[in-house]
Amino acid sequence: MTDTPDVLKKILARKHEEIAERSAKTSVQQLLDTAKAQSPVRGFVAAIERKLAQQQAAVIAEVKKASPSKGVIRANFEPTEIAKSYEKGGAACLSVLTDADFFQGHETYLKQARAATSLPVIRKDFIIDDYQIAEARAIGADCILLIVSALNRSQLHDLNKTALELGMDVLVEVHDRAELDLALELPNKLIGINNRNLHTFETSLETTFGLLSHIDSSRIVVSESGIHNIDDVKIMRGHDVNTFLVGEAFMRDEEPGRRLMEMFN
Ligand SMILES: O=P(O)(O)OC[C@@H](O)[C@@H](O)c1c[nH]c2ccccc12
Repeated sequence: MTDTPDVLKKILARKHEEIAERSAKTSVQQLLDTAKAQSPVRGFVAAIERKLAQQQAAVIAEVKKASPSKGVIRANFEPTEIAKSYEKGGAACLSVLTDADFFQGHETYLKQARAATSLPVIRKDFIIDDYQIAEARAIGADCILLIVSALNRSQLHDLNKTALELGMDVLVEVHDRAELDLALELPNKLIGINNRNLHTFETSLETTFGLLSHIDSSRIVVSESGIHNIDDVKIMRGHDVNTFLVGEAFMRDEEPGRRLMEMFN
Protein backbone atom coordinates (compact mmCIF):
# COMPACT_ATOMS: atom_id res chain seq x y z
CA MET A 1 0.00 0.00 0.00
CA THR A 2 2.28 2.73 -1.24
CA ASP A 3 -0.39 5.43 -1.02
CA THR A 4 -1.03 4.88 2.70
CA PRO A 5 -0.19 8.09 4.52
CA ASP A 6 2.56 7.34 7.03
CA VAL A 7 1.23 9.14 10.09
CA LEU A 8 4.30 8.53 12.24
CA LYS A 9 6.58 9.96 9.56
CA LYS A 10 4.51 13.12 9.40
CA ILE A 11 4.48 13.49 13.18
CA LEU A 12 8.25 13.03 13.43
CA ALA A 13 8.92 15.63 10.71
CA ARG A 14 6.89 18.10 12.75
CA LYS A 15 8.68 17.11 15.99
CA HIS A 16 12.04 18.12 14.51
CA GLU A 17 10.63 21.60 13.76
CA GLU A 18 9.03 21.83 17.18
CA ILE A 19 12.28 21.02 18.99
CA ALA A 20 14.14 23.64 16.94
CA GLU A 21 11.51 26.27 17.78
CA ARG A 22 11.51 25.42 21.45
CA SER A 23 15.25 25.27 21.92
CA ALA A 24 15.54 28.73 20.37
CA LYS A 25 13.36 30.00 23.23
CA THR A 26 14.50 27.88 26.20
CA SER A 27 17.90 26.20 26.54
CA VAL A 28 18.40 22.65 27.80
CA GLN A 29 20.29 24.14 30.74
CA GLN A 30 17.25 26.22 31.70
CA LEU A 31 15.09 23.11 31.51
CA LEU A 32 17.52 21.17 33.67
CA ASP A 33 17.49 23.96 36.26
CA THR A 34 13.69 23.85 36.31
CA ALA A 35 13.84 20.07 36.53
CA LYS A 36 16.06 20.28 39.61
CA ALA A 37 13.47 22.41 41.39
CA GLN A 38 10.64 20.00 40.49
CA SER A 39 8.94 17.82 43.06
CA PRO A 40 10.69 14.42 43.34
CA VAL A 41 9.96 11.65 40.88
CA ARG A 42 7.05 9.38 41.77
CA GLY A 43 7.90 5.76 41.05
CA PHE A 44 6.00 4.78 37.92
CA VAL A 45 7.18 1.18 37.74
CA ALA A 46 6.83 0.87 41.53
CA ALA A 47 3.16 1.93 41.36
CA ILE A 48 2.50 -0.76 38.74
CA GLU A 49 4.35 -3.38 40.78
CA ARG A 50 2.26 -2.56 43.85
CA LYS A 51 -0.98 -3.26 41.96
CA LEU A 52 0.36 -6.46 40.44
CA ALA A 53 1.59 -7.69 43.84
CA GLN A 54 -2.04 -7.46 45.00
CA GLN A 55 -3.18 -9.57 42.02
CA GLN A 56 -4.89 -6.49 40.61
CA ALA A 57 -4.72 -5.13 37.09
CA ALA A 58 -2.35 -2.18 36.84
CA VAL A 59 -3.99 0.48 34.71
CA ILE A 60 -2.18 3.41 33.16
CA ALA A 61 -5.10 5.73 32.49
CA GLU A 62 -4.68 8.19 29.67
CA VAL A 63 -5.69 11.84 29.51
CA LYS A 64 -6.25 12.34 25.77
CA LYS A 65 -8.46 14.88 24.06
CA ALA A 66 -8.04 13.85 20.43
CA SER A 67 -6.05 11.64 18.07
CA PRO A 68 -5.19 11.66 14.35
CA SER A 69 -7.38 8.60 13.72
CA LYS A 70 -10.39 9.49 15.87
CA GLY A 71 -10.45 13.29 15.85
CA VAL A 72 -11.82 14.85 19.04
CA ILE A 73 -12.54 12.04 21.52
CA ARG A 74 -13.61 14.19 24.47
CA ALA A 75 -14.94 17.70 23.90
CA ASN A 76 -15.48 18.50 27.58
CA PHE A 77 -11.82 18.14 28.47
CA GLU A 78 -10.77 19.00 32.04
CA PRO A 79 -7.44 17.32 32.91
CA THR A 80 -7.78 18.09 36.61
CA GLU A 81 -11.22 16.47 36.88
CA ILE A 82 -10.23 13.54 34.67
CA ALA A 83 -7.11 12.84 36.75
CA LYS A 84 -9.05 12.93 40.02
CA SER A 85 -11.65 10.59 38.59
CA TYR A 86 -8.93 8.15 37.48
CA GLU A 87 -7.30 8.19 40.91
CA LYS A 88 -10.66 7.50 42.57
CA GLY A 89 -11.28 4.70 40.06
CA GLY A 90 -8.07 2.94 41.08
CA ALA A 91 -5.60 3.81 38.30
CA ALA A 92 -1.97 2.86 39.01
CA CYS A 93 -0.56 5.70 36.93
CA LEU A 94 -1.59 8.45 34.53
CA SER A 95 -0.57 9.02 30.92
CA VAL A 96 -0.90 12.52 29.51
CA LEU A 97 -0.54 13.40 25.84
CA THR A 98 1.55 16.54 25.42
CA ASP A 99 1.69 16.61 21.63
CA ALA A 100 -0.30 19.63 20.46
CA ASP A 101 -0.44 19.30 16.69
CA PHE A 102 -1.78 15.77 16.31
CA PHE A 103 -3.35 14.95 19.70
CA GLN A 104 -4.41 18.41 20.94
CA GLY A 105 -2.32 17.79 24.04
CA HIS A 106 -0.30 20.26 26.11
CA GLU A 107 2.41 20.36 28.80
CA THR A 108 -0.06 22.22 31.02
CA TYR A 109 -2.38 19.20 31.00
CA LEU A 110 0.37 17.06 32.45
CA LYS A 111 1.11 19.59 35.18
CA GLN A 112 -2.59 19.86 36.02
CA ALA A 113 -3.15 16.10 36.12
CA ARG A 114 -0.10 15.51 38.30
CA ALA A 115 -0.94 18.35 40.68
CA ALA A 116 -4.49 16.98 41.12
CA THR A 117 -3.39 13.50 42.27
CA SER A 118 -0.59 11.59 43.94
CA LEU A 119 -0.19 9.28 40.93
CA PRO A 120 2.97 8.99 38.82
CA VAL A 121 2.60 10.40 35.29
CA ILE A 122 4.10 9.47 31.95
CA ARG A 123 4.70 12.13 29.33
CA LYS A 124 3.10 10.73 26.21
CA ASP A 125 4.81 12.26 23.23
CA PHE A 126 7.10 11.41 20.33
CA ILE A 127 10.52 11.67 21.91
CA ILE A 128 13.49 11.87 19.55
CA ASP A 129 15.83 14.23 21.40
CA ASP A 130 17.37 14.75 24.87
CA TYR A 131 15.76 18.17 24.85
CA GLN A 132 12.29 16.66 25.22
CA ILE A 133 13.45 14.50 28.13
CA ALA A 134 14.75 17.50 30.07
CA GLU A 135 11.45 19.18 29.23
CA ALA A 136 9.52 16.16 30.51
CA ARG A 137 11.17 16.31 33.93
CA ALA A 138 10.89 20.11 33.99
CA ILE A 139 7.09 19.83 33.73
CA GLY A 140 7.06 17.10 36.39
CA ALA A 141 6.88 13.87 34.38
CA ASP A 142 7.86 10.70 36.27
CA CYS A 143 8.26 8.53 33.19
CA ILE A 144 8.69 8.96 29.45
CA LEU A 145 7.64 6.91 26.47
CA LEU A 146 10.24 5.79 23.94
CA ILE A 147 8.69 4.53 20.72
CA VAL A 148 11.11 2.12 19.09
CA SER A 149 9.71 2.62 15.58
CA ALA A 150 10.56 6.33 15.85
CA LEU A 151 14.23 5.71 16.73
CA ASN A 152 17.35 3.94 15.59
CA ARG A 153 19.26 1.68 17.92
CA SER A 154 21.78 4.21 19.21
CA GLN A 155 19.09 6.87 19.75
CA LEU A 156 17.09 4.37 21.73
CA HIS A 157 20.02 3.52 24.00
CA ASP A 158 21.10 7.17 24.42
CA LEU A 159 17.63 8.56 25.14
CA ASN A 160 16.96 5.76 27.59
CA LYS A 161 20.16 6.60 29.43
CA THR A 162 19.27 10.30 29.60
CA ALA A 163 15.87 9.54 31.12
CA LEU A 164 17.30 7.15 33.71
CA GLU A 165 19.96 9.70 34.66
CA LEU A 166 17.20 12.22 35.36
CA GLY A 167 15.62 9.64 37.66
CA MET A 168 12.63 8.88 35.46
CA ASP A 169 11.27 5.51 34.43
CA VAL A 170 10.89 4.61 30.75
CA LEU A 171 8.14 2.75 28.94
CA VAL A 172 9.67 1.28 25.77
CA GLU A 173 7.04 0.75 23.11
CA VAL A 174 7.14 -1.86 20.34
CA HIS A 175 4.80 -3.12 17.66
CA ASP A 176 6.65 -5.99 15.97
CA ARG A 177 9.35 -8.58 16.55
CA ALA A 178 12.28 -6.54 15.25
CA GLU A 179 11.35 -3.64 17.52
CA LEU A 180 10.93 -5.99 20.45
CA ASP A 181 14.43 -7.39 19.97
CA LEU A 182 15.82 -3.85 20.14
CA ALA A 183 13.76 -3.04 23.24
CA LEU A 184 14.99 -6.17 25.00
CA GLU A 185 18.58 -4.91 24.69
CA LEU A 186 17.65 -2.37 27.37
CA PRO A 187 17.52 -3.43 31.02
CA ASN A 188 14.11 -1.73 31.50
CA LYS A 189 11.28 -3.54 33.24
CA LEU A 190 8.40 -2.05 31.26
CA ILE A 191 7.79 -3.24 27.72
CA GLY A 192 4.78 -1.69 26.02
CA ILE A 193 3.18 -3.52 23.15
CA ASN A 194 1.22 -1.05 21.09
CA ASN A 195 -1.71 -2.83 19.46
CA ARG A 196 -1.93 0.15 17.11
CA ASN A 197 0.43 0.43 14.17
CA LEU A 198 1.61 4.06 14.28
CA HIS A 199 2.25 4.18 10.55
CA THR A 200 -1.29 3.18 9.54
CA PHE A 201 -3.18 3.49 12.86
CA GLU A 202 -4.70 0.04 12.37
CA THR A 203 -5.32 -1.67 15.70
CA SER A 204 -5.44 -5.37 16.64
CA LEU A 205 -5.15 -7.00 20.06
CA GLU A 206 -3.45 -9.95 18.32
CA THR A 207 -0.30 -7.79 18.32
CA THR A 208 0.07 -8.37 22.07
CA PHE A 209 -0.54 -12.13 21.84
CA GLY A 210 1.93 -12.50 18.97
CA LEU A 211 4.82 -10.93 20.86
CA LEU A 212 4.11 -12.20 24.34
CA SER A 213 5.97 -15.51 24.08
CA HIS A 214 9.23 -13.69 23.26
CA ILE A 215 9.27 -11.77 26.55
CA ASP A 216 10.40 -13.43 29.78
CA SER A 217 8.89 -12.94 33.21
CA SER A 218 11.56 -10.48 34.37
CA ARG A 219 9.66 -7.85 32.34
CA ILE A 220 6.27 -6.27 32.81
CA VAL A 221 4.25 -6.28 29.59
CA VAL A 222 1.94 -3.33 29.07
CA SER A 223 -0.77 -3.89 26.48
CA GLU A 224 -1.46 -0.52 24.86
CA SER A 225 -4.33 0.76 22.72
CA GLY A 226 -7.60 -0.69 21.50
CA ILE A 227 -8.75 -2.08 24.85
CA HIS A 228 -12.40 -1.13 24.88
CA ASN A 229 -14.44 -3.45 27.10
CA ILE A 230 -14.49 -6.11 29.78
CA ASP A 231 -14.07 -8.90 27.23
CA ASP A 232 -10.84 -7.34 25.93
CA VAL A 233 -9.54 -7.19 29.50
CA LYS A 234 -10.57 -10.80 30.18
CA ILE A 235 -8.77 -12.11 27.10
CA MET A 236 -5.63 -10.23 28.07
CA ARG A 237 -5.71 -11.41 31.69
CA GLY A 238 -6.29 -14.93 30.40
CA HIS A 239 -2.88 -14.58 28.69
CA ASP A 240 -1.44 -13.28 31.99
CA VAL A 241 -1.22 -9.71 30.72
CA ASN A 242 -2.19 -7.56 33.70
CA THR A 243 -0.90 -4.10 32.87
CA PHE A 244 -2.81 -1.86 30.49
CA LEU A 245 -2.64 1.53 28.84
CA VAL A 246 -6.15 2.72 28.05
CA GLY A 247 -7.34 6.05 26.67
CA GLU A 248 -10.35 6.19 24.40
CA ALA A 249 -12.64 3.80 26.28
CA PHE A 250 -12.31 5.96 29.41
CA MET A 251 -12.34 9.30 27.63
CA ARG A 252 -15.69 8.61 25.96
CA ASP A 253 -17.35 8.05 29.34
CA GLU A 254 -18.72 10.99 31.23
CA GLU A 255 -17.00 9.65 34.37
CA PRO A 256 -13.68 8.15 33.18
CA GLY A 257 -12.73 6.65 36.54
CA ARG A 258 -16.09 4.89 36.88
CA ARG A 259 -15.54 3.31 33.47
CA LEU A 260 -12.08 2.20 34.65
CA MET A 261 -13.64 0.52 37.67
CA GLU A 262 -16.30 -1.19 35.53
CA MET A 263 -13.73 -2.59 33.14
CA PHE A 264 -11.11 -3.69 35.63
CA ASN A 265 -12.88 -4.74 38.84
O1 LIG B 1 -7.02 5.28 23.22
P1 LIG B 1 -6.52 3.87 23.26
O2 LIG B 1 -6.83 3.08 22.03
O3 LIG B 1 -6.98 3.18 24.53
O4 LIG B 1 -4.92 3.95 23.32
C1 LIG B 1 -4.22 4.53 24.40
C2 LIG B 1 -2.71 4.59 24.12
O5 LIG B 1 -2.24 3.28 24.04
C3 LIG B 1 -2.41 5.36 22.83
O6 LIG B 1 -2.85 6.67 22.99
C4 LIG B 1 -0.93 5.33 22.45
C5 LIG B 1 -0.06 4.31 22.63
N1 LIG B 1 1.18 4.63 22.17
C6 LIG B 1 1.11 5.87 21.69
C7 LIG B 1 2.14 6.67 21.14
C8 LIG B 1 1.82 7.92 20.76
C9 LIG B 1 0.53 8.43 20.89
C10 LIG B 1 -0.48 7.66 21.44
C11 LIG B 1 -0.20 6.38 21.85
